[in-house]
Amino acid sequence: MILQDELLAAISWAAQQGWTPATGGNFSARVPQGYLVTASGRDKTRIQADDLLLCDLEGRVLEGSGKPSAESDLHAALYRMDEQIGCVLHTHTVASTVLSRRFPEGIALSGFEMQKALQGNSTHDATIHLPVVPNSQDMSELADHVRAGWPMLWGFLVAGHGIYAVGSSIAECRRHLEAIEFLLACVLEESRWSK
Ligand SMILES: CSCCC(=O)C(=O)COP(=O)(O)O
Ligand SMILES: [Zn+2]
Repeated sequence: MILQDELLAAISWAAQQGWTPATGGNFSARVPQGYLVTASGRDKTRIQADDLLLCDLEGRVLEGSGKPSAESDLHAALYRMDEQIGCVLHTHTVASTVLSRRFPEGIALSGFEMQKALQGNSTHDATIHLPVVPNSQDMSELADHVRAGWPMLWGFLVAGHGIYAVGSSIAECRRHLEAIEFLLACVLEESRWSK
């Protein structure tokens, strides 16, 4: 599958999960000239090729119409931060929004078999840390918070906002996004046990 189609398929998949309410979320993949990113304000359940813009690694639009995502500069910063990152998928889910507000210092995950879906993990019998960075409308401020917690191999949460998953390929990034969302849903469900 060509990369643009693979990115569009990933966006449609995320939207079908209900992870992009009210046009929330933005999505990108690295290409030789920079990265392809979703235009701002688009309904991700109806995403099409002309909803993608080509930007250079400074976030400047090279091709496409409309405005790039309001969070495009964060995608650019992530691609500049780590040349291994090939894809960035950002969603707004209930579990990530609620838990990132509840645990602004980050979320510890341990004992879940699903941890093995996150690159570099081969056992449930370990504690891994999912970082949470404070929300900001200033993408360079957000990027500074992310940089301070680097390396983030699979992604991070933005407080009260959502998940940013990263991966070396679109397929790996999809797996990371799905695993993070699953793990957060488990943590949210478990938090009801003590009530
Ligand atoms: C509608 S949710 C608020 C904006 C946001 O956080 C988001 O992910 C979508 O912004 P975009 O400019 O990429 O449409
Ligand atoms: Zn967002």
